[in-house]
Amino acid sequence: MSKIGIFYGPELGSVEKVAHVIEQKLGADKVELIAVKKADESVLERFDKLIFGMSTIGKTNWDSEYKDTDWDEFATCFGKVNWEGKKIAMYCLGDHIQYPQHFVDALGWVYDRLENTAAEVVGFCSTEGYTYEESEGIKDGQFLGLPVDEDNEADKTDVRVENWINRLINEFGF
Ligand SMILES: Cc1cc2nc3c(=O)[nH]c(=O)nc-3n(C[C@H](O)[C@H](O)[C@H](O)COP(=O)(O)O)c2cc1C
Repeated sequence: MSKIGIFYGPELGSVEKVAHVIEQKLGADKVELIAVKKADESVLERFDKLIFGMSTIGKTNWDSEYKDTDWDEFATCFGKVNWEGKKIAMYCLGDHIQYPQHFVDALGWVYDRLENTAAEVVGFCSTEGYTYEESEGIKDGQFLGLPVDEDNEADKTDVRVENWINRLINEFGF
């Protein structure tokens, strides 16, 4: 069975932490963790099953100190990839207390860049159990991936990831 590529960024914070939680739940032998900062289209091409992990650093709140360019840069290679037959699931870190009007917006940002490719995005999530006001990460009433709030609801991360992975096992077909 081919491995699942977990592409995550930025490094060292909560996005990386959750990448390791997913790795542990899927089994270290079944996944390969890749920091998007060190990846390009040739690395993407190696996988048919991919998990993309990101955080939301809202554009209106950007500060040069915090500005996260990992995904901005990485997404520029999306146009060079043959997405045929590839399935992608996304998870996104956010903070629903500080940023209730932009909760996990990055899900929508990455989805927009995949929408016109042949990739199939899987792993959507019900909004049930989340508190927020608005999110660009929602389409047709569902989150486009798994929202995780390590800033305020770290105690829920494990169960959220576990439930999501159980659904992904069907959607990814392994
Ligand atoms: C400057 C800044 C802006 C942020 N903007 C948002 C936002 O618009 N929406 C949101 O859901 N979370 C926002 N967050 C919260 C982060 O997404 C959250 O803390 C996340 O866990 C960070 O992941 P990391 O530790 O891997 O960088 C922001 C955080 C910072 C520091």
